[in-house]
Amino acid sequence: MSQVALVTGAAQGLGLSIANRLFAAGYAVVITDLSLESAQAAADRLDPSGQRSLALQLDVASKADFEAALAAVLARWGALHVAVNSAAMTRTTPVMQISPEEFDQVMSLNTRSIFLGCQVFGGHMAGVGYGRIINMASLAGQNGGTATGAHYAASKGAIVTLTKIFAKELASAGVTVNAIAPGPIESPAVHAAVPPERMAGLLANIPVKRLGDADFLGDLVVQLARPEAYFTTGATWDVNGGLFMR
Ligand SMILES: NC(=O)c1ccc[n+]([C@@H]2O[C@H](COP(=O)([O-])OP(=O)(O)OC[C@H]3O[C@@H](n4cnc5c(N)ncnc54)[C@H](O)[C@@H]3O)[C@@H](O)[C@H]2O)c1
Ligand SMILES: CC(C)C1=CC=C(C(=O)O)[C@@H](O)[C@H]1O
Repeated sequence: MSQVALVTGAAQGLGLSIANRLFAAGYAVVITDLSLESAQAAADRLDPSGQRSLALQLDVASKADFEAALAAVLARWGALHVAVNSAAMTRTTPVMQISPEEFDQVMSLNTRSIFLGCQVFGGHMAGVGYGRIINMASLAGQNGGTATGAHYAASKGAIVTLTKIFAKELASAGVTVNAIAPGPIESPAVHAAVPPERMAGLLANIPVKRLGDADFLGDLVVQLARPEAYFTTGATWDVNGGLFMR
């Protein structure tokens, strides 16, 4: 039987690219997103037969949705080997103008969703003695960049810390937990944030002078998801064209 991988926020963008690469690598892929229709449309394009895919509604703000998604995956395939926590929201409000409500909204969606994904999926994986969790952080969380919002950056920095905490907690149970921290990747989100007339300026600031490649991120997820990747855990993998170096 194929191993089973679930991706949150997989109806579009990087989550979709990651789901595509996992599918190409032979996984049965669970495409989840806020709306079932968009998740189903993505799954239908990926796997018209539906034999190796499942679309589910999963609002990452809801612990009940995580639990229901896990139950649905176990009912269909009896296992969940890989979870990719990719869903997030971006806000670009300048830091001095962010309201308490907006701060809470971004933090709770972006950071609490990682906490919930690691707790619910990681708890199941620890119970069966195997699992791979990959959390989408960001360059913004590494360098404190504010182009995408201070609350966004802080929420992504917290993901790096949560990744270490869950990695320590779950390591002896055979579950690894890693994060990926991308800089600007060729994706709808970057083009939405950067109009064509500002793209040259963005590229000029990137040491390698190009956007990152979404399929490469997907292939990195595939590598981290392998059983052989048991020795990397608690790590944050920078993929940022040289915009931040440790
Ligand atoms: N695009 C980039 O260059 C870039 C760079 C660094 C980090 N990231 C991170 O990569 C991940 C994916 O980014 P993207 O650019 O593909 O974003 P995107 O906005 O294109 O896609 C996000 C997806 O998450 C879904 N989503 C939003 N709220 C949700 C919720 N409450 N529950 C479930 N799903 C929800 C959306 O419907 C959408 O399908 C995010 O964590 C983002 O922070 C992206
Ligand atoms: C718009 C561009 C500068 C950008 C888009 C998305 C990001 C993210 O973290 O989601 C940022 O890192 C940033 O590179």
